[in-house]
Amino acid sequence: MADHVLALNAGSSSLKFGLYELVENNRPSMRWHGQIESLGDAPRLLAESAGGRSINQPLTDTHGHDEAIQAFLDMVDENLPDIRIRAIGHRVVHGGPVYSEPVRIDKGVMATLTGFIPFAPLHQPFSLAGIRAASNAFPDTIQVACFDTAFHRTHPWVNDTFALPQSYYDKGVRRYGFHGLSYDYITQKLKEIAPGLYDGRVVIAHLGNGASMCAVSGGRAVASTMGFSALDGLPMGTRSGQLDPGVVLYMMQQEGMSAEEIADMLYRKSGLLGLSGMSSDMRTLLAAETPEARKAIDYYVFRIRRELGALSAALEGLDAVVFTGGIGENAALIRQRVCEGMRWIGIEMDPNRNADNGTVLSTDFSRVRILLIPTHEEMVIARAAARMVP
Ligand SMILES: Nc1ncnc2c1ncn2[C@@H]1O[C@H](COP(=O)(O)OP(=O)(O)O)[C@@H](O)[C@H]1O
Ligand SMILES: CC(=O)OP(=O)(O)O
Ligand SMILES: [Mg+2]
Repeated sequence: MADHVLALNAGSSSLKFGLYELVENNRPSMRWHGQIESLGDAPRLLAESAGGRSINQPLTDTHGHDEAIQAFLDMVDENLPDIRIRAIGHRVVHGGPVYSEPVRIDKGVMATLTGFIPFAPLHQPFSLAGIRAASNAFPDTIQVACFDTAFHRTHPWVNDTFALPQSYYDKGVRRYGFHGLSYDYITQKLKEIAPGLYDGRVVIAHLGNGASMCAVSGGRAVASTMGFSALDGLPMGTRSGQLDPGVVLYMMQQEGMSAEEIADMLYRKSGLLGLSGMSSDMRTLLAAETPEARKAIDYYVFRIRRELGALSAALEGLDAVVFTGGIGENAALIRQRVCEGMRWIGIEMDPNRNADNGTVLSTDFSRVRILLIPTHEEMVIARAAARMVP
């Protein structure tokens, strides 16, 4: 029986997973990777093995996250009888001010994580549902929580706080930052492929369905565009990104909107979807010819450039930009448009390298390196889970 670890990444509409064999020194080596997508609509399981096998099947009679996770875990249990799952790692969106490292889950940890639900009401419950389902299916297996917020705990105080009375900071109203597992993966990869840049000043743009950017200096996070919630910073598929808090007051006071209605507006009806009136999916917008789709893309690109400038200021300079996430990895036109506006800071893109989706996208003369590194959050989770295996 070969030892394995399982990594689960429960997102708002999908469940990503990776199955890793523990090879020498408990190093995780990927065997299967995939996702259950369109949860709540018409869920499908898509997976690929390291050996080139693939699965693409509907998960009928599966509704919502709980059932999908359970169906997936049952499938693992039934179809892979000759492997032993030694640990299961989970992406947990919110680790509050407490956790700066992965932690083995027990009742006390679950209670603490449940207490963070008010900080991330639309993400944290899914994370916890995944942990509960995995604990039911594999009651004797080590469960490990890996936090999106942990990587950001090195921010200096000025990037950890808001200018509110201190009592709010003490209550946990802070700039947490998210997508930390992705930033962790990219930073480690950078250390491997470009140690000089790892030591330098880098802005990583995680452009997925949720999107944020992070300033990293010498491998440590200094600032991020996401703050207290996963709403701040860049516009996203359906989230507004940075907003004047006066807008929320206006919605409440002048339009009589309830907290639920405002949350629905800011999390589910805004961003690319809100601006385009058409879609939250960048592929659809890039293919569309409508002025509204163009406006949504213009706004998206502009905000990325603006944040790139701001994060470079936080770093007191810039040595490299890394693109990652579904849009960052695949949308050459978005990368090109971001970089076009950033020549003043020393960014010079090679259009052919960019079109080819290679690793280095800058010209040989560009002062700032531009890199494309596909992210792999599940690998960071698997490494953390593997470290807990005795
Ligand atoms: N070839 C592509 N061109 C443009 N956008 C793409 C492409 N492939 C994926 N995307 C975009 O990536 C986004 C999803 O990114 P992903 O990182 O998978 O999201 P999640 O946050 O769910 O992990 C979607 O907006 C999708 O349109
Ligand atoms: C924190 C966050 O925005 O996560 P996601 O990108 O999975 O929505
Ligand atoms: Mg994501």
